[in-house]
Amino acid sequence: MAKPVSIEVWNPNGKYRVVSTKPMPGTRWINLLVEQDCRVEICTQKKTILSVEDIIALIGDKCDGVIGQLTEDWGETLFSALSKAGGKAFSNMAVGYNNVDVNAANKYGVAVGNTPGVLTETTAELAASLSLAAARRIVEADEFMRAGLYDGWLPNLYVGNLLKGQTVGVIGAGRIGSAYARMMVEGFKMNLIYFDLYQSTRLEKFVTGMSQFISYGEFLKANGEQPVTWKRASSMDEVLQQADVISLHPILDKTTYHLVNKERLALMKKEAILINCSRGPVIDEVALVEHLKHNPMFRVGLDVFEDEPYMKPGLGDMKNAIVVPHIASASKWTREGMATLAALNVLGKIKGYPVWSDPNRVEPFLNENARPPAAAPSIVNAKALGLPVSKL
Ligand SMILES: NC(=O)c1ccc[n+]([C@@H]2O[C@H](COP(=O)([O-])OP(=O)(O)OC[C@H]3O[C@@H](n4cnc5c(N)ncnc54)[C@H](O)[C@@H]3O)[C@@H](O)[C@H]2O)c1
Ligand SMILES: O=C(O)[C@H](O)CO
Repeated sequence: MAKPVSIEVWNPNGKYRVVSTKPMPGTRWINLLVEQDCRVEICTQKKTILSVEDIIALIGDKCDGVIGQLTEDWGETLFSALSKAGGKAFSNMAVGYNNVDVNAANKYGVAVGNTPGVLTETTAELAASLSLAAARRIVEADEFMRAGLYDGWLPNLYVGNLLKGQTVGVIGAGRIGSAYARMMVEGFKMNLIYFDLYQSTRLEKFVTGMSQFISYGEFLKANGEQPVTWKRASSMDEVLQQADVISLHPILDKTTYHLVNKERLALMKKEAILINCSRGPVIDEVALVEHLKHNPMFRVGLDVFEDEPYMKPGLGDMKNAIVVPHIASASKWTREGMATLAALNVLGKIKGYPVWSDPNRVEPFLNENARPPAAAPSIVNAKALGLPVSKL
């Protein structure tokens, strides 16, 4: 017997039943589904992380598609239940989909959507914010002020690091890593070193210059300033050894689990800053707590944690750690856009639309003044399922 779940229903007579496991920001995503004959059911259960059993109850006997969240375990059990209910589409409201077993989805012929592009700059901005907050000890200073401890300016009060002229290291220079690198290079005139499995040509062109435009380095030189330098490292360890601020932006998979471990932390400069806005398990958090204890000048800014929502023991007590609750993509425009893209992924599969040819070109779907293209914006297993690709 399925557990009772509280839901909010839009367009009760709609032909296609689409379930969202959470209320999502904005209403455009609901309107777009309703206009296309969907009955939309939104789970309003007061429980942050839904279990597999909760979601099975939501899917019920007939369900055409589900919009889900990164906190949910989308594996064999859920894809089997969705397929049994006639469902052909699932979309994470996230770009990362390490919570989804794509092979299981393939087995049941379920399309898996994600939401790249719309969160690139917002996430990079939080990584930049954490970098500054750590470099200038903003959270510690704020706590000191609120505690009524400030009794006058002092030469040694909360002295931090100047970013200008230091080296920023990026591990995983994809969409977000590259956007972050540009912010730190352009905004703070930092030198760049990056490591990725692939060459990030777009990022390199920004620093070195393209044929018709001058590079940022040349621009600085022309203004009588020290030009920035850049380097693609041949190993991740090179980045860890050379950079003053290191930001992690890879996907989470078997190759990136505990990418930063005890040995690699030991390679880093004693006063380095480490930022993580990717996924918690990319860092061995127990090793990190030990490192923070023994290296008080080493600082971290973390948006994600190994066992979310929990922190490993001791992390919350460390003055040299800044911790925020997985809010890197949390700007209004981005979160509403993520909801829209996730809904359109599900709708696109239900309506038999082709898959959009470039999942990074999301603007046509986000333009509130126009109808979105008849395509599913980003389906990660499109190839495996043999789905047609849009000509646009
Ligand atoms: N904290 C948040 O709220 C938040 C928001 C958005 C994205 N994310 C995370 O950030 C990740 C990256 O997002 P994106 O849009 O930039 O993805 P992306 O695919 O554009 O970039 C990921 C990059 O990591 C590289 N990479 C993969 N394995 C690697 C390895 N072993 N070593 C070095 N580099 C490696 C890839 O080659 C790629 O360039 C997402 O998968 C998600 O987990 C978190
Ligand atoms: O992967 C993602 O999109 C984030 O973790 C949430 O925005």
